[in-house]
Amino acid sequence: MTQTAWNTVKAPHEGGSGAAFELFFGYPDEAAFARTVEQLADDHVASGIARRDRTLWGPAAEDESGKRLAWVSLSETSRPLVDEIVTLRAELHGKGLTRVVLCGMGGSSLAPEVICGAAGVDLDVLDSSDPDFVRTALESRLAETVVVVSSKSGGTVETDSQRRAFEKAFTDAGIDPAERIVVVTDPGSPLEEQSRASGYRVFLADPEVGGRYSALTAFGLVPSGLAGADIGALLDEAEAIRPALESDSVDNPGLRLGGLLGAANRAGVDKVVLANSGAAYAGFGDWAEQLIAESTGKDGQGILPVVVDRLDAPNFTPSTTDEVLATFGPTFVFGGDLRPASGWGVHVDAPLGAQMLLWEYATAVAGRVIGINPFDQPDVESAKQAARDMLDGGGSSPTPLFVEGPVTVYASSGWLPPEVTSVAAAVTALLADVDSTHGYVAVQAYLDRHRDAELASVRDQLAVRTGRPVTFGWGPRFLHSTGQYHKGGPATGVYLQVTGDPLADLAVPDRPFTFQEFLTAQAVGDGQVLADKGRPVLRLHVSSPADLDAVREALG
Ligand SMILES: O=P(O)(O)OC[C@H]1O[C@H](O)[C@H](O)[C@@H](O)[C@@H]1O
Repeated sequence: MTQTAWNTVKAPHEGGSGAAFELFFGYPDEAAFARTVEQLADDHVASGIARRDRTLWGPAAEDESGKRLAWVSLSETSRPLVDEIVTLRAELHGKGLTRVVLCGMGGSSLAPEVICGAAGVDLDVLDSSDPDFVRTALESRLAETVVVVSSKSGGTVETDSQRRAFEKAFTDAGIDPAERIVVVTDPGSPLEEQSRASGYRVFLADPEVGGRYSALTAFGLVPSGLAGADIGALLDEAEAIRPALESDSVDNPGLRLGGLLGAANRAGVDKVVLANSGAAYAGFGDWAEQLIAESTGKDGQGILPVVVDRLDAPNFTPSTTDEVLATFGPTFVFGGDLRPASGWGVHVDAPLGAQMLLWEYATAVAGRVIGINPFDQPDVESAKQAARDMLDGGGSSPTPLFVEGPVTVYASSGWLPPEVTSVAAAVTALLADVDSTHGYVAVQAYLDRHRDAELASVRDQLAVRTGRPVTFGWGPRFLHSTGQYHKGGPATGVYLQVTGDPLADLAVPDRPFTFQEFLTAQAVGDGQVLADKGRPVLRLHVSSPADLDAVREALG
């Protein structure tokens, strides 16, 4: 096992001060790490990010970075929102509206999910086009429900479909949607226009912040504040770490974390396994996953986040030599038997607002070290286009290879031997394609992530079976997160899609497709884009949610 040197940088935890943070860095090659961080400090990268210097990622990135850096000062600029949101919450509570549903994808829902989880307040996140999932959200406590519809672009089809479904449900129940729908969007988006015409309450976000950096904008704050999280404290936590993040010093935690991820990546360690070590904000891994995957996974390069649910989950313990191990939370766990096999590791303990700003800085810094533009997502659109083509009847419907019991099997061409006629053998053939030094498996389940939650245990099963990094994403949620990396990052993955017939389909009001048709188009469309890029794709389709056991058995 590679020897790891550990070193720390910290502002002490004193009486719960928002400024507190503590980071441990582990690296096998101290000289390479130190050189990277010194160079970043010498190049004034930290102060450059703080003053929104668009040139830090090279000329090709300047157009995008020039309009994507306002996140650096949100702890200050978002402050006026706090009172407005708190007042609206009181108003809604006064009317008995105590359940908050959030319709939104990717950067428009992942931050509020973590913030509310950390605060212990309820927020129903609807980030799916699965008809059973949508129906459940529509049918629970409608009389007490306020719906936040969040979309930066205002054009995301999932969010638009969810909005339509809620408008219909309210109208059918004799409720005026204008009393229940709150919108968060960018100025001038089609959603702003429609919402104003419908009389909805609209919060406009800062358009110079990209979706995955928008945790501390109206996108993070409106749903979280309406649900009851202390959003003022969140901004305080971010504000307290700002001076450290803006200093051109080798002790800057953002330069060190970003430098570590970048230096490891340049040394061929291109995955980061994220685990909670006792933090109250359990969903942080999913938020950081989008930030890192969409920011770095492009041009055939990038860092693949692998989110695990416990410290003894395979991929974390034991780990592989192409993984950085990262923990967030109060407990430092490395040492003894628990060491990164690659030698690269990091532990970050800080309050949630500080963690968020720190990882945003670090991701932008890692982008510079790796040599990519951390603010665009060039491959996300291809899957959306393929789904639109399918819905318009322009995409070809795939032909199944064979059916075994409740499972219908589809595969992209060129990798599955023709003699394979069982689900288990098809899975074995897919896994045989995983490269033993850099390969990974991505499981992508287009199902109801609450009802079918147990399926996520196949991540561990496959990690044990292959000894390789395994990610698990719920479709279409992951399309707005790791989807960019899978299509734009290194071609080292194999892809296992799981789809299924719903208990009942649901119409998308005033659109020519149903939720299930849309979900299927998304799975088939993304599978097609992956296949066109030469990635092996296997799709297992079950005829009912009750038959998912057959899939779990085949993967075990
Ligand atoms: O907020 P929206 O415009 O609806 O976008 C939601 C998501 O859409 C795309 O998938 C982008 O790649 C994500 O970065 C974004 O968070």
